[in-house]
Amino acid sequence: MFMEFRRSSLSADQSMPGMSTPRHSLLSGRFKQSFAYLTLRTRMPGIMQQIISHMQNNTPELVDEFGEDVRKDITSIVDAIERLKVDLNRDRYFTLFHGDEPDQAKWNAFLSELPKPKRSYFRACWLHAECYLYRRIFSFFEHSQYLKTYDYFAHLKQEDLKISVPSMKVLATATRQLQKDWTTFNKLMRLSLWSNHFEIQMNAILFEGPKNEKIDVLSLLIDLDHRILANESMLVWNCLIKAKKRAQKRIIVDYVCDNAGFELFTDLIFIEYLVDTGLATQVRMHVKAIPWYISDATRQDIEWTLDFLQHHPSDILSSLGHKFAELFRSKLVIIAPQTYFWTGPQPFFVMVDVDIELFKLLAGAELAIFKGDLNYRKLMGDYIWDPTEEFITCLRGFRPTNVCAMRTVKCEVICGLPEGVADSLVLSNPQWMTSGYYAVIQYTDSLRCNCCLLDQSEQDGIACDREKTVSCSIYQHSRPVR
Ligand SMILES: O=P(O)(O)OC[C@H]1O[C@](O)(CO)[C@@H](O)[C@@H]1O
Repeated sequence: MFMEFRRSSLSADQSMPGMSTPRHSLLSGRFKQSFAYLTLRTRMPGIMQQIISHMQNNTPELVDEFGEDVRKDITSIVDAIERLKVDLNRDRYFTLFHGDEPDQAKWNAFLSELPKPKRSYFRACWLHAECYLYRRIFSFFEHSQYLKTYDYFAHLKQEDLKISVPSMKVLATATRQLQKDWTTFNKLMRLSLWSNHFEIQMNAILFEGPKNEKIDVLSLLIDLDHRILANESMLVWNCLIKAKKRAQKRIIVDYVCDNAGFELFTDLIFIEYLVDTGLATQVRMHVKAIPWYISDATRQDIEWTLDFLQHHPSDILSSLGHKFAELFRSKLVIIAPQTYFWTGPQPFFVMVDVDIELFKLLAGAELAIFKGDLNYRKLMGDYIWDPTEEFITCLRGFRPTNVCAMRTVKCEVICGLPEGVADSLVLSNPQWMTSGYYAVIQYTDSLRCNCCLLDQSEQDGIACDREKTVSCSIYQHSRPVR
């Protein structure tokens, strides 16, 4: 049990070496030359201040909606966020959750097991500190009377979609009646990849150039290929095509979403293509259960996006909105069952222990696509691998199904690069890992159950069911048996 609001024994600035994160370490605010330090020192306090300002500026609207009493909620939320800023600034210890958060038991078990030297904001693994902050902020709302489900980031996500209308019209036009072939698949994958360039607002700019809607806007994305440092998109295509060739009845793709707004729109276009072409018989979209990392998509964001598109005055956007809505109605696309694992602090290689139901769900899919930088950090364990280390190794056995990661590079975690690439990028552009300028698309096959690892002749008579994949997966197993 932690002492609430106690300061860790040394102040943040005394305890941190002025260095970048050494190889083979967890990312952490301990390292002053890291993006983790910058985030905890300046970005997170800025985000918290933005929430405070948003609540204060929107008080009249909230009073209109909930009545005068909501002012008490706003005051106590603002006070709590102010206190959290101080705790962060002073590098205090994380504290247990005491409300009725649905994921409270799991969070508290996790926090209780952290060794004391890794339990304060700047000494902890960055992933733990950052997730804890986002989770703590939402708990202030959960404890309120009127704002229990209020999404204080919704206006940013909605604004991002609204300012992207010109780009969305161009893309909606360019993505009708597409061929089912590798070239088209690859273009749509790139579209979804580059929409992850930055969370809020900037990505749309890329597509606003062409005034003539007949221009093949998707081909413009090929110009960015030199920025994809590892590109295994062909393996992703092969994985789905092979399933199709086997005449598999169910080809499920789990799509672990990242941001709402324009990124979600491009994801929906890619997903529409997957189901329209039969490359997937169903896509399950995984979204966050609570407001997360500013722009991460929630169920409400998907619903709002469909509604926004369906009621848009532009014919092309409204008919696309109706098309998307039909995909959901017919269950070709669904929102996956809610889980708090995606808003937990854990890396994915512990999913099998922490959320076996989710692991089993993924094991029933043909492919899981993980979008964005945060998912990538969780796939990699927020760890500085050797940049040439194989993707499959860094997953540490997390291969419930065939796994694809697509992200623009926004933090110092990376793997799977050819020899020498990282070294020369450091020289040419020291900020290369945090700019979002570069990207990776990486893939590895699932870890099959033991019976699948046997020779063909030995497999006779053994029923290979997918459930078995779970019970026999060796999740710490870091090298594949192909
Ligand atoms: O939306 P994405 O791609 O997950 O990016 C969010 C990530 O980027 C950062 O802002 C920088 O790495 C982190 O805070 C976070 O992990």
